Amino acid sequence: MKIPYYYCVNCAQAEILTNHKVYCKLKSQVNTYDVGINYQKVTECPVYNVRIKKIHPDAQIPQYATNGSSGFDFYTVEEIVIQPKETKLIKTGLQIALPIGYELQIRPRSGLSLKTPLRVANTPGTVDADYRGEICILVWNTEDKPITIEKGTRIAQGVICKIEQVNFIETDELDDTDRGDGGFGSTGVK
Ligand SMILES: O=c1ccn([C@H]2C[C@H](O)[C@@H](COP(=O)(O)OP(=O)(O)OP(=O)(O)O)O2)c(=O)[nH]1
Repeated sequence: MKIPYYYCVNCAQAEILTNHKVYCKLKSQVNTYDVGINYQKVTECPVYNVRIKKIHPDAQIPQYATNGSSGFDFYTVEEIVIQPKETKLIKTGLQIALPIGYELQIRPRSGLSLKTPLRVANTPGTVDADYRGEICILVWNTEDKPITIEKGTRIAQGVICKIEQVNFIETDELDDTDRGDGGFGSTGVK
């Protein structure tokens, strides 16, 4: 059976009012909702508020471009020159306080990787929940000439992910598996 799902057109927040209206908790505004036969009804806000701080006047607070976006873009706050083959730490002008149990992954934007010789050097970069320094992007110029990156360039994207910490128990024996120590192409390369 298909159940109607009422969703905020901006951000999937859902507190249903009347007359096809929904209160968006994230943006504190009333929006109109669509009804789709494939959607499930939700009554709770599935999105957490996360504190983020600008430490540069031109820093930009990240935004999800669409309801279904996994990531949000980070912008450069100044013009940067990266020398040939150099890896440079690029500032975003932002600090974040993630809830424990989450991490921020820094990932490349596919367009930048396809159309420029710039690469995120440590993909995915890890921003720990307890990190309070500036979020920075490690960018590698793979080319033999310097590259100038304009201020306001969308240099990488961030994805917030749930993580687990585990309790490591030291042992002399591990359980057997079919794979055993096979890896690195042990099942073939095609
Ligand atoms: O792309 C990145 C990667 C890391 N960081 C910040 C946030 C992260 O929490 C901290 C430490 O990163 P990581 O654990 O990857 O670095 P490390 O080399 O292990 O350093 P540390 O000894 O400080 O943990 O640096 C960024 O801003 N951008």
